[in-house]
Amino acid sequence: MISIRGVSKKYGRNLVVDDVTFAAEAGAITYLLGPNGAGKSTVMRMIAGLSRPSAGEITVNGRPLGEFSTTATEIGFGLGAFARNPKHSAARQLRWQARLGGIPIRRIDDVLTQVGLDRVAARPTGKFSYGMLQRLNIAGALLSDPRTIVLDEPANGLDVEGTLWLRELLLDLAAAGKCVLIASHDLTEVAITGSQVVILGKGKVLSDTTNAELLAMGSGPRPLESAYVEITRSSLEYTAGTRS
Ligand SMILES: Nc1ncnc2c1ncn2[C@@H]1O[C@H](COP(=O)(O)OP(=O)(O)OP(=O)(O)O)[C@@H](O)[C@H]1O
Repeated sequence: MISIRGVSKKYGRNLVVDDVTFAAEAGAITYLLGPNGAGKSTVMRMIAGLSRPSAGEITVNGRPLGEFSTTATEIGFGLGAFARNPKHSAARQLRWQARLGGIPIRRIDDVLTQVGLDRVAARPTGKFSYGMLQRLNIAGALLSDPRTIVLDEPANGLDVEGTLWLRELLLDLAAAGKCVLIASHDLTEVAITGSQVVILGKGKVLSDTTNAELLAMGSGPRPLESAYVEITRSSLEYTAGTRS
């Protein structure tokens, strides 16, 4: 379980996360939604220990983040689909990650097979498509077989088969009792796999409901979208317009 209590983050004088409180429970898929710039990635980065909260506390399975010497075996992070070194193979990128996190090297073949990259394990990641890098990103998150999995927009770039695979994977992880937290813009995936939905806007929690409650708030042929649009309407930072 991830618990975030009263967490704020300031960059200079800019308060980008403002007194955020929510929990992601074990055995559930919690989605973190919100418009561009709402603070989702900043919250994810603080959970990963890549950035320190200016205020508040984050605990994972009851322990404050600061107590972990490494979170690698406790939480699996997939915070970005990128080639760490484009000359290195997928297997080498995961070996580096395993070594850094004290994770057994034998897990690498398992996760490469799990994400469907076993046949291209030796290929330089610089030659990977975006979807292949996304699969590698997810492989990294699964590497330690952690109780808690945190993913930033994991469905981006996946092909149709990959999207269906990811859905099954996430549902299986939750069914196995894992805590899954996902930042996303993809309401279709939220509708299919989400249990709890937290919506941020301008750094604040605008809504924290179950998927079913959010659906019930909406109307028309696309109730989830309509509920989301209503909740975030006054918190949009970037809206497309026309020049007069
Ligand atoms: N390192 C940084 N220094 C200064 N400001 C930052 C930094 N990182 C993020 N921000 C600002 O924090 C705010 C929240 O950004 P964040 O990336 O968390 O939003 P997001 O909800 O993930 O957006 P998106 O949906 O576009 O990915 C933005 O205004 C952004 O400009």
